[in-house]
Amino acid sequence: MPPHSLSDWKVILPYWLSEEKWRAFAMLGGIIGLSFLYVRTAVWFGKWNQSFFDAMFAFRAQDCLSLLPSYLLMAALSSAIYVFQVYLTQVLSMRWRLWNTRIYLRQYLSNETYYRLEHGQEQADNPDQRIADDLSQMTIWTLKLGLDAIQAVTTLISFSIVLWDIGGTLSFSWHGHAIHIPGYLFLGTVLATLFTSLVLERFGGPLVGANYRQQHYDADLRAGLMDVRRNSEQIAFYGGEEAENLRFSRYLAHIATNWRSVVTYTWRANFITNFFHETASCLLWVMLIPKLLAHTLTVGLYSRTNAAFMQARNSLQWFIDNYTDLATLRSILQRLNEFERVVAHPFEKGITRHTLSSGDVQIENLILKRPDGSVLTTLPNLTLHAGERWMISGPSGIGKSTLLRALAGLWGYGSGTLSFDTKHAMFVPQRPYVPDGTSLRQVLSYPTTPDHYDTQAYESVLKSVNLACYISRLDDVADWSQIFSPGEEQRLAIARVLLFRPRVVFLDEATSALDEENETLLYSVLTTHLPQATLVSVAHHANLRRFHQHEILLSPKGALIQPISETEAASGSTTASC
Ligand SMILES: Nc1ncnc2c1ncn2[C@@H]1O[C@H](COP(=O)(O)OP(=O)(O)OP(=O)(O)O)[C@@H](O)[C@H]1O
Repeated sequence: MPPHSLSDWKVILPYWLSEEKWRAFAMLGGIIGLSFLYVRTAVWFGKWNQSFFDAMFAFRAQDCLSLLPSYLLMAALSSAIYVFQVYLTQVLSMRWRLWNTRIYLRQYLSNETYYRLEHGQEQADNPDQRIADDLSQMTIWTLKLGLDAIQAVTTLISFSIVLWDIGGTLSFSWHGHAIHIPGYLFLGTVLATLFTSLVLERFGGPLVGANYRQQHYDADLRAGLMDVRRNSEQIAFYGGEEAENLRFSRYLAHIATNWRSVVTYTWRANFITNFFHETASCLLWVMLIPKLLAHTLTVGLYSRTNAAFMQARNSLQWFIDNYTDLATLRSILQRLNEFERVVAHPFEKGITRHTLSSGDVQIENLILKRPDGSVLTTLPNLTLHAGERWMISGPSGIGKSTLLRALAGLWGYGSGTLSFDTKHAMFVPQRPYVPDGTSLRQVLSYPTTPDHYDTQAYESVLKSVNLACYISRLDDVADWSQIFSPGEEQRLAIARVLLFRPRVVFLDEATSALDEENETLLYSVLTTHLPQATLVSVAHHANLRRFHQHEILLSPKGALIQPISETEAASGSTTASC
């Protein structure tokens, strides 16, 4: 957890400086205006109380009855003000949340941030929770607590004047000195509240850190459950229930251990808050003794003083009452701040990429390193000419996938330059991405939109990779990742390549889930449909060598560049089924 600092609060600012700021300030102004009006009605209620109780205890029944309509009117007015204020607050909160979420999503889904957050050196746990929950909580709590604070200040000012007026000056002599304390009722209330606030911060302070950790552990539990949902089949095949139970026991143990700290600090804070609440009335009674002795305290005056004291005390103890909520908000702000810090952290850019306008791929002075700086492998200066087919091989863990990540701009550890037509290149990973809850057209056209290609094109590519049986389901919306087998997913990924028709295709064990026959089919389709494309494959299977003309054999000592003999390079077509 980052150290708590004032800078945590800066995540609140951007919306109030954005293009929406004038509308936001207008709404905030409206809410604050309504809050002033609401306090004003409370002052009227106070005055009404004094008139009513003085009339009541003077047995002036007619006066009491005549005061009732004005009470009803004030009640209706104050309710209307309150309802409208809540409505405006909800609208502002939602607008703020939407604005913030859009910004966060844009940051998250650009420059491969979503990838870096999972695989980079600097990581922020559970970004989903930060974007979906923390942002919403931040706007709700900031507005609630901020507006309550403003209302508390307004109330305090209004009723401090009343308390100051009614309280008058306390005069007494001490060691022969005449002491006069003007507005003593007000001063007594302020001092008692300040003292309690200091005690509270001293004993309840660690609640912020404990809340921060609690959110982190809760999010881990949720992410773990999502993991099980996503990998249910794998877990079931392994019979991994026990292992999963053990994992969740650990999450629960974290939650339970931290929860004890939360409870300890919460009860401390609550005890202090409650003690202050309960003893505040005694404080008023003690402070009113001089008035009682001077016979200047009427029932009506007591009622008004009590109401004003309660209002002033309530507003002064805003910090005390909202301490635990403030602690929650502070921990949410810390989580958002940490997210922003990690997102803004510069991406390692030792390896640079340039765009070419031809189908060539140029590799210059390339050294691939691990994040800790140790060298994985090196490559000589090399040009893969347009239309050539290259195979990357080497022992497991040598850096084959890392080379493709560097080509895709996802790996910056190392040095050197990679150049190719980045706009017309396509990367095919081992596990293709199959978005759920979409039509098959959308799955196939990903990452473009379905209207990018006509129906004929979809049908044709499905036939080519032998998924013709899905043609009738092009417009079905389904969780396709649950429907396709891993081999079908890989065939679908090749169908995507055929649709997109890239100039350069990078395949990272893209046919590993298929049997030899089907693997051969996909490579045959690729080479016959895209004869001009430059093909770079990471592949283990020897039967794929014949589809390539050159090999880059990676080893710890460097890369060996060698041709693949003519006799190996032959293609054949075969069949596959859905
Ligand atoms: N995010 C990362 N942080 C630290 N090390 C990493 C990271 N990603 C990969 N590595 C390391 O880099 C090395 C190369 O990994 P890579 O996936 O490129 O190997 P590979 O040659 O493709 O292996 P395989 O043939 O088994 O797929 C491995 O030792 C791996 O542990």
